[in-house]
Amino acid sequence: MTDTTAHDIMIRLDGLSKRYPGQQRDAVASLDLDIRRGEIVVFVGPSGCGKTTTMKMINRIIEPSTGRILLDGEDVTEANPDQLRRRIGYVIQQIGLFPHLTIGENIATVPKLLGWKKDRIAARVDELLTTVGMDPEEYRDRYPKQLSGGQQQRIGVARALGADPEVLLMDEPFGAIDPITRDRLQNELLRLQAEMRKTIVFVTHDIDEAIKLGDRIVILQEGSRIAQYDTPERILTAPANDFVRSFIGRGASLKRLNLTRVADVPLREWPTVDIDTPPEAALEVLRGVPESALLVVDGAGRPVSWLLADDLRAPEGRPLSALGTPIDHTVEPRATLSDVLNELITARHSVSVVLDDTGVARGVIDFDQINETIREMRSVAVGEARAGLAEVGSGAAPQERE
Ligand SMILES: Nc1ncnc2c1ncn2[C@@H]1O[C@H](COP(=O)(O)OP(=O)(O)OP(=O)(O)O)[C@@H](O)[C@H]1O
Repeated sequence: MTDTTAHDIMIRLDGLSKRYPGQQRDAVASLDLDIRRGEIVVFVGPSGCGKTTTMKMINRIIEPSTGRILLDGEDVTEANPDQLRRRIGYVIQQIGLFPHLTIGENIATVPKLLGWKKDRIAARVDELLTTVGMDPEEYRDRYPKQLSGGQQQRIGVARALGADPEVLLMDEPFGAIDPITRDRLQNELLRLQAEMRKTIVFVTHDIDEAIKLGDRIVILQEGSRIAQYDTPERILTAPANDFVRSFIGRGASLKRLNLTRVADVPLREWPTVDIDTPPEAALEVLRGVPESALLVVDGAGRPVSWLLADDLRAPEGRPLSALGTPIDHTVEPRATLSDVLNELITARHSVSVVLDDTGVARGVIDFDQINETIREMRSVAVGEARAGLAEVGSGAAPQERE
């Protein structure tokens, strides 16, 4: 079913089911899922589909009715839950900080349980506060209610990381947080993960959050049935069925643009002239190219202005620096195509100048390239899915249509 070796799989759910007492139906019905080491896998699905139940079975807060859970190759279905939870950090929406303990004591919970020495715990608390971007001096002795919601959520993450667990379970951790703070916390999680490379299972209702954070996304239907398990790119470009399509909602192409960065796209070259060029010579250059404008650059290659034929017809002795329209926007290689599209929609020109880190113009990007990229992503995704490369436990074969 997969080209991954057993060693790559950190969590394996094998026929995992849960029926709550007195219920007619399984909340989770025979779920098979492999989660690779070091990846963020996001569970997304409608309310009641079994996301939280699945998550809580992984750390055995809820006991499965049938099936097995393997952690790093070891069957932990019958393991001691307390020991298991030391290997698995858990972050939830309501944060669950102990109100009567200080921030430092909250973060120290698991290391204390593990019997670490005082000095080691104190050093770890300060290290974790720093990791989540909070000054230890300022925050370690405060109580949870003396922090903002976003700060409390950071402490929730720090506490879950206390004993350096192999796995982090995060159940809608940013659900109750305002959109700006949520965006910041998402970015912080991605930055942290770039260093930590933990195996993270993340639950959300929000497909945009899933696309932003997930190395892979599991789209779940009722009973935790997998509608599709795939990369964000492939979910957006080749949804497996109508359920996935409706879950993504309208605007799949726009969401896709968030996944591609300018650096990933071949840039278009644009005719440039140096700012010291005499206007007559610039007009000659313009006549010799198919483009309707020239890009004026300074001595270092930094973009200065756009120059149209009209600007050059009657220069009346003025140098290039006094002609044309100043460049009103530029993009960096790290910008997403979604950022570029935003720029293009609001800008006066239909191309954006791409700068490198030193501010030098490296080329331009325009609507056509964005279009072309979307088409390519789509054909690659559909081709891969058809070739059966959909890797770890993916769902049904994607169909080629939006
Ligand atoms: N303790 C319980 N007893 C009986 N049924 C339960 C219990 N907990 C959850 N359920 C049911 O199991 C199903 C799955 O619930 P679960 O909380 O796992 O879903 P979810 O996908 O996490 O939902 P949400 O997104 O709303 O949090 C639901 O139908 C729910 O009503």
